[in-house]
Amino acid sequence: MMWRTTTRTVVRSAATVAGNFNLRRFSMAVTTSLIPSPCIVHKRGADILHDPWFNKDTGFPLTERDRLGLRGLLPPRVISFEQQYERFMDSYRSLEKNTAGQPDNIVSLAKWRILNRLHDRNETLYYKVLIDNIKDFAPIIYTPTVGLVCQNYSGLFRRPRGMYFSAKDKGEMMSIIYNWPAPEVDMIVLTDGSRILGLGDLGVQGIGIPIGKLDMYVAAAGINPQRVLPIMLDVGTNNEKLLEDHLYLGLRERRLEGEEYISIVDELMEALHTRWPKAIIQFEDFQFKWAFETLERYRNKYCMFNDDIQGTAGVALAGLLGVVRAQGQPLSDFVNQKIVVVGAGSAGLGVLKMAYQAVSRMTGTTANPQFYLIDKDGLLTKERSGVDSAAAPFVKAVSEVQSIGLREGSDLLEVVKKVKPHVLLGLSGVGGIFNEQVLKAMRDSDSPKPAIFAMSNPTDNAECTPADAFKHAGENIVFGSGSPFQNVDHGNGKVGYVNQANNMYLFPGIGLGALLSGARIVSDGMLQAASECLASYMTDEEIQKGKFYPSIGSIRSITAEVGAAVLRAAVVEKVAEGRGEVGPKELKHMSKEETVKYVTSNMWYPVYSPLVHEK
Ligand SMILES: NC(=O)c1ccc[n+]([C@@H]2O[C@H](COP(=O)([O-])OP(=O)(O)OC[C@H]3O[C@@H](n4cnc5c(N)ncnc54)[C@H](O)[C@@H]3O)[C@@H](O)[C@H]2O)c1
Ligand SMILES: O=C(O)C[C@H](O)C(=O)O
Ligand SMILES: [Mg+2]
Repeated sequence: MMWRTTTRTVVRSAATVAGNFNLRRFSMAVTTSLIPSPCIVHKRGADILHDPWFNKDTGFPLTERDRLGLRGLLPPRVISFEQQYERFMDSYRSLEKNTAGQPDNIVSLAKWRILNRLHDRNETLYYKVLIDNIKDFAPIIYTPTVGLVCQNYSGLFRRPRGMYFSAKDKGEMMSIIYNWPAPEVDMIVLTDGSRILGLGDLGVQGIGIPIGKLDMYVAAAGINPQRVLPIMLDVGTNNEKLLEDHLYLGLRERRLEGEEYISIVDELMEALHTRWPKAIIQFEDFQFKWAFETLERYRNKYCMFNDDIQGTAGVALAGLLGVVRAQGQPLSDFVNQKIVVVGAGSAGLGVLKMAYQAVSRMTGTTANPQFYLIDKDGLLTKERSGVDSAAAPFVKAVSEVQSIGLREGSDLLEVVKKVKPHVLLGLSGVGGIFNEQVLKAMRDSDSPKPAIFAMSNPTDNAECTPADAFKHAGENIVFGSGSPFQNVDHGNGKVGYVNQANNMYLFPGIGLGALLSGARIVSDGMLQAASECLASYMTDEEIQKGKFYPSIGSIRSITAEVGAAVLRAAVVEKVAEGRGEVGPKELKHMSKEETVKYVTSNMWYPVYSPLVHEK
């Protein structure tokens, strides 16, 4: 698929704004970087029909049928893109009708199948359908259904998507990487399948997550789908059920550990960087012990980030700042918020790290905010032995918790009762852990608008449902969940609003901003800029209604803003090397508005491109 932005559009958008950089050079540069090569497909006949990148099905115009050897291979009538779209949506609606009343899992998987079949046939139409119906389809291609798909992957597998590297490929990854058919890759999402959502170790079946994340990259950030690459690094699994399943598609061996593990990730990273030095690599759903270690190991060497640690942190911080605004307080009041974080893993610690950084910026000191951390063994204090170094900065002194009647290991209910937090934030992966008693205890929160974030995925792993949260904690709470839920009708004419507190609001913009800036690395400043951008996106009126995140329908527009903020931060932090002919100097001279336009104009949009030169 070719980039579709036209020269005219870009020149106009660049020319409408004053800037002291060379507008002509900028517009030329944008144009050339958008059209990598004349889009003349080398394949012919049935090979084109079987290639979802180029296939237009019945939409092939007669000239293309003629010149690409397609005559006789398609029914004679040419159907427009719009008609194809309508036809697909009609079959989707029929499927919805025909499966009405069946169990949710069956319906969701049926919807996933019909979408996946379209993807495997015709990517352009697939992304058109996805982008235009993102609210309805995100829950199918992303959380929660993607979790179900991963759990059933070996049975659902029809065609491979992305690349699979295994422990058996050691020493050969540098040559295997050249088996990928696309010459250019912009975005890579990599997993080892060891912590898929809250579902645990799913081994090779975890490939569904990079696929879903990259679908969101195409939908939200307008990354060209021919330039994305989902990767599964299969280093075995410790999931007994999968090890015993003779139909399991991954290595039926226990996970590699220690040096053996890290050397294989090193090799893959080197191979990726060698072939695509400017690609952005997103680490996704790695178990705790490797998530932090790989982040520290690679973050200053490659342009990579860990979405669960860093993307989640930015989204959560934006929500936490929204909570302060909802209370009618200035943002500086964030330092006085009492926050209980349940889950001391990649995500929980990422959130705390960013929240501490925000407090330090606000107070100008190494502050000791009232943030409490709970893991499976209860409240974490300095008395706990074997605390991971990533958690150590956030554990409380015993004397401090004793002063409010708590101790090392106090349970969640006790902590909520004694702390009376403004915010209760779950990233534990444990469904229902915010039970009736815990939620009722939130009624005594010191906040006029207590906040409950049940951020674990997928749906069954959420710490509580919004219905229970509003019922037990009160209608005045504000609520966010990682997976989508319906708003709650209180039955008195009022509705409890459900935010989707999910890293999907940031990772596409982080990746896009890093890509277009040609960033060497993803710096803390770029991540902070992303979070601040998301936090300031919502109006006071929306915040007062308990809305902290944009609706998913506007995910492209928020992603453009976030991408621009990230790009500008990369320039300020001097890590931007530019992309194509738009060098760091041109980037530096773009105003804020120009940057947003530049980012937007670089987004891919699904339309059929000509596959032959027009005469
Ligand atoms: N909404 C989002 O954007 C988002 C982003 C990242 C992760 N998540 C979700 O967060 C969850 C955790 O992810 P992670 O990467 O941090 O996992 P992790 O395995 O690194 O950490 C899980 C943590 O939960 C703790 N825990 C387990 N049982 C507990 C219990 N009964 N009480 C209190 N704590 C308990 C563990 O001790 C551990 O500290 C997953 O369900 C994931 O889907 C959501
Ligand atoms: O995948 C998601 O929906 C969010 C997050 O990355 C997670 O691991 O749960
Ligand atoms: Mg994740």
